[in-house]
Amino acid sequence: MSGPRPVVLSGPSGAGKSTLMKRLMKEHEGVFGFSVSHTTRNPRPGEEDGKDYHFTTREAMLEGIENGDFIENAEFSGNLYGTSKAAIEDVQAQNLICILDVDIQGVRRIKETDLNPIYISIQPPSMEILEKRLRDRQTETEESLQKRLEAARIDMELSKEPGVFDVVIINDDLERAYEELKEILNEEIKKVQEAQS
Ligand SMILES: Nc1ncnc2c1ncn2[C@@H]1O[C@H](COP(=O)(O)OP(=O)(O)OP(=O)(O)O)[C@@H](O)[C@H]1O
Ligand SMILES: Nc1nc2c(ncn2[C@@H]2O[C@H](COP(=O)(O)O)[C@@H](O)[C@H]2O)c(=O)[nH]1
Repeated sequence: MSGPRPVVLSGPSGAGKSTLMKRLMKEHEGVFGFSVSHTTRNPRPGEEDGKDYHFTTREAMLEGIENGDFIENAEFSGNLYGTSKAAIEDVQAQNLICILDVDIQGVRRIKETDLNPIYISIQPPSMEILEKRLRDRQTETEESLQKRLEAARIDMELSKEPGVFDVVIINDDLERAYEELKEILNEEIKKVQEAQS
């Protein structure tokens, strides 16, 4: 695979990955491209098919996995999620920095590929704050919230293992976390901007 080095953003559901990523993409228009994942979960209000996710059925997704269309896939909180080869190729064909938002299982699978991304974990300051953010977001049922909190406990432990992530950002104060993220990606951003000028 060619083009600038991709970026994997991972971390517990509700830690703030999408918030940070959307801001980064808005501030650096024409630099980043989002790898649009497939999922079998239902769209949330405001989410667009083909932009936030490719919303699909379990049957169709299993068929795609069987065909070898995905570089990684995982079951998360009762739904399937996966990164298609096409999602990455679409971004890399435009010479943009490809951003992938995947869970810890996805991180493990991507490490077995030749993608060679920068691995960044976005972590909440505490479980209590994470739970509050997820509840306030009002996107989950009590059941899915509990599943996400359980997955978060595992994620928070695994992210401490040396060598899994290049950087771990604690998203306490949003401004500070965002500045830290920009700083890490500064070199890659500059490379893309210079290539475009
Ligand atoms: N630093 C912060 N301080 C307070 N609230 C925050 C902060 N960062 C994000 N939030 C809020 O927390 C909620 C969860 O953030 P977000 O949806 O970006 O998380 P996520 O990691 O992308 O979750 P998921 O993996 O489920 O998509 C959102 O309502 C967001 O506005
Ligand atoms: N392994 C993968 N994980 C993914 C992918 N796309 C998203 N995710 C992760 O799923 C959870 C839940 O996301 P949500 O949008 O339902 O809140 C979160 O941790 C994402 O990072 C993927 O393609 N592969």
